[in-house]
Amino acid sequence: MSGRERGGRLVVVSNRVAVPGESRAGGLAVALQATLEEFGGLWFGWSGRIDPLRSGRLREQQAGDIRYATIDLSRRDHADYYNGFANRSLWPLLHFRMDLVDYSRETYAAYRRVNALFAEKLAPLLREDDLVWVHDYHLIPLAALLRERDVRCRLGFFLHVPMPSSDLLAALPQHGRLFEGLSAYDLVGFQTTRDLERFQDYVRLFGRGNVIAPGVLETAGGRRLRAGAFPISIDTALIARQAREAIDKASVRRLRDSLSGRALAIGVDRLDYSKGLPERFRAYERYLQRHPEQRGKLTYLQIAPVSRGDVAEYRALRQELEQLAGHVNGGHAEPDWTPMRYVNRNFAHPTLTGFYRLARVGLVTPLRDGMNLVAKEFVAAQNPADPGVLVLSSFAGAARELDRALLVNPYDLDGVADAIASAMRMRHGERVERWRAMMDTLLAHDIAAWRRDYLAALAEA
Ligand SMILES: O=P(O)(O)OC[C@H]1O[C@H](O[C@H]2O[C@H](CO)[C@@H](O)[C@H](O)[C@H]2O)[C@H](O)[C@@H](O)[C@@H]1O
Ligand SMILES: O=c1ccn([C@@H]2O[C@H](COP(=O)(O)OP(=O)(O)O)[C@@H](O)[C@H]2O)c(=O)[nH]1
Repeated sequence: MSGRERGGRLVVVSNRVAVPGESRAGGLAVALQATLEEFGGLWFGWSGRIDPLRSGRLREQQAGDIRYATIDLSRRDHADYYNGFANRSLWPLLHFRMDLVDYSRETYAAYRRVNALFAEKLAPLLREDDLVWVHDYHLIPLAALLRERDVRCRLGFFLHVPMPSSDLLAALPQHGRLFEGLSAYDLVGFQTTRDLERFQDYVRLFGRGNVIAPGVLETAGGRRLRAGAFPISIDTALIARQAREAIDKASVRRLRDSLSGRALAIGVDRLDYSKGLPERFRAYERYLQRHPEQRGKLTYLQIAPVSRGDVAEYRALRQELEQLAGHVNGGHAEPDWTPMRYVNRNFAHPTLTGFYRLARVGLVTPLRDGMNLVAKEFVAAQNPADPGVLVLSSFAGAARELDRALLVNPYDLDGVADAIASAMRMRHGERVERWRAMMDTLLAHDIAAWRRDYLAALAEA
């Protein structure tokens, strides 16, 4: 279904916008870029820029069929809305980390203020037959604020992060007003059926609403809305092709040569506590201790671009990881072998796909993750004749579809250590058989299927 066939224009709204020329890690931007490249349309959100004085300066540009309309944020709004309520209250809460939630009330006001500003700037750009697709926890109240401005077009929401259990959600002082805001959307989408079920529980137990049928909800105010699970995915065929071609890139060749014939384990994550990096580093050390027969046979490369670096918890994590990487190498390196390499740089997608393809083991062990596109990219990038093995946390949304990976509990260091060793030992036939099953799933459920399914459901909602 192309934009033209569907009739209305697609309008995507997200805090993070992949404005042309900006390269930042993050699955949401990667997936939405692919969606707009297919359909064309308008992408509205934060410009990524800080204005020293005030929020709201509108920037517009066109690239191909995509029109970008973005607004700058003031230093204060960036601090209180993005670093504050979104990333110090909602992010930890939605990743099951009540211990890290900032419960102070001030930042919630900024969160509402910036959502109101988004509504004010976006409303005049909308046409009645637009399909508006709002993304993620930064913008939960946006639909209600647009409706207050008489916006009548269809409004959909997609939550990229997990939906935790209702008891956890209820720990947030503003939970009632905040999650009630979802009822102004026509369709609310989640990554997995577990997330959907937990949301339905919340609506029943704390929202005074009803679940009429699975995926059909009635709010306390009597409004009906749809909810569903739409697992996000990747452009599987494109990544497979990029990976094949990347193997001739200089950076990929240099990595291969530097391994001196040793196997490679790779991890690629934003530097975020949800990704389970300290646990992973410790599990790798445990692997070195528990499997001395494999000593010196594997080199672990962890790519971890700095993310949300103004937030105290993220800065503390960075320090912790630097110490841990030093500890692992200090305790286990040989004059001619460093067990792990830890890199805080951001790499372009085509280069990453080449790195994935070189790896014998993909380490994706978040403590909680909405989906985790890296897990899917790792599988898509493998050489069909000699695929690597994915070690995947059961607590990533991706584990639902990639169930032929070696599934692990990221807190169970011995279990992760043994899974790495099994991946190293796994025979060719089993590697091919597991990879084929996962690759078939990813070919059938790629990014095009995700947006098609979601937009079809929104058009019908
Ligand atoms: O925009 P940032 O603050 O720099 O953070 C990057 C993105 O992180 C999160 O990504 C999520 O979306 C992915 C795609 O659906 C999913 O695979 C992953 O599990 C999620 O963590 C965040 O939800 C986005 O809003 C951010 O843009
Ligand atoms: O140096 C990097 C590190 C990551 N990524 C991309 O960032 C996305 C991360 O998405 P994921 O869903 O795994 O996690 P998120 O960061 O969104 O929580 C993936 O497409 C990665 O390929 C990238 O382009 N360069």
